[in-house]
Amino acid sequence: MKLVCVDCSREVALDAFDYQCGCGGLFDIVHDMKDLDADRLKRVFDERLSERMTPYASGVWRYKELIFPELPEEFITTKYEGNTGLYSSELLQAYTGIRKIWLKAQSENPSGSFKDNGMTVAVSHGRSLGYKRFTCTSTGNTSSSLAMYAALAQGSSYVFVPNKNISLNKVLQTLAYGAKVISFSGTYDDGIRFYEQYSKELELYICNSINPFRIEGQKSIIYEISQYLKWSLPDWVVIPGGALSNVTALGKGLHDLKTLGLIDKVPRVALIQAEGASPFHKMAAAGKQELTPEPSPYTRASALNIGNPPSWKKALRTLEQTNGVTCSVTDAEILDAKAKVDQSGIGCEPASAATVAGLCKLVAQQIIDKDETAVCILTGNMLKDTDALHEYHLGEASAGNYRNGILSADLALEDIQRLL
Ligand SMILES: Cc1ncc(COP(=O)(O)O)c(C=O)c1O
Ligand SMILES: N[C@@H](CCOP(=O)(O)O)C(=O)O
Repeated sequence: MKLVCVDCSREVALDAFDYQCGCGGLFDIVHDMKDLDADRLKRVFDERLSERMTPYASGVWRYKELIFPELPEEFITTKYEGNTGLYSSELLQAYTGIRKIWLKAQSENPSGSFKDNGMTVAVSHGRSLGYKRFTCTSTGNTSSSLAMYAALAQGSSYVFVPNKNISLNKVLQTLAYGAKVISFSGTYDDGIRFYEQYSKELELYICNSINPFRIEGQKSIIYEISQYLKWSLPDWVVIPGGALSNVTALGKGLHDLKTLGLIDKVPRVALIQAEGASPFHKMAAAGKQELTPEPSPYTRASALNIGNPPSWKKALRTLEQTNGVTCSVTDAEILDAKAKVDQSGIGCEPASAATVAGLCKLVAQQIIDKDETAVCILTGNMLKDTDALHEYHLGEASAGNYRNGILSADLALEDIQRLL
């Protein structure tokens, strides 16, 4: 394994780890995979799928050879993350108009979001370097995940969260796991600037996605989907985009699977952003190669409130390698799609539903053919934002009742019959 700068291609050995190259570029982790045999790997991964209570029962560490082979086992900090459901849904097929849809519920992770796939690797790496203090800037999911793993590792966490437009549930979860929370006025993007300046001085290990170990862990999401589907992927993978870590990891994971011969065909990637926070989509739609940051991003899907995504160059590589597309959706489209995902029995937070909303749009525009197949990555749990549930089910549109029920029927039979 080595670090390679995305901007200037400088190579750095792993023991000289840093988050950024001297030129300002982010690092990629590059593995030497030439001695890995696809059939042997498939056997090992299948054996580990049924293990219990070893680090390899984790849906991330099951793929250790492709993620962080060098890490000594004693540093692995795991909550058996991954191992999340892959569901099909006739309701969502009808809603989106596509022949076959799967939903990968990263919402079922231990802290309730896909961040756990990456965080287990980042915190384990930080521990291996001797760190005890971990940090991040966050709209709430990265911080909850970090706080959980830092507690598990008996370390401490210091997190920077914007003082508005984030979900209180996530801040409370972060606090409950014992993090010290620093609330500031600004967005995720401002938090990054703070610790870029001070983390070394304060001996803080940074757990945001500028850290390439986070990306390595998040690759496991597409490995797991492939393994569940017997190493044959759908035509499309649909993913939401904020800081663009997940689409970056998806691209890297697909590249690994193809290089190793674990899959024959690479699916196309559809990256969906919320209209109010869509700098990457705007760049791609304009055919540009330079991102213009949005200084005041706003979307009700608060996890996507990011105006200057650090990983945009890596994300562009995913699009190029997969013949990918981008699209943006309105908050209203996101919230309608979220209601459908909830009613399907799977459930998700608003940011995740951008995928289903985006799929609807791309099918309607015939960019995705209705006879194709797709998997949508559902990134966060529906209980991550109970205000969104409250607004939808008890807000103005519900006319004083629960949207799908009655607030107070005093057990009158006729009232209840109306619902049947
Ligand atoms: C629930 C949820 N979905 C989607 C995203 C966006 O993912 P990324 O920032 O990797 O683009 C985030 C935050 O990052 C998130 O918390
Ligand atoms: N929605 C995210 C934003 C942080 O992105 P990261 O990938 O850099 O950690 C959050 O949960 O904070």
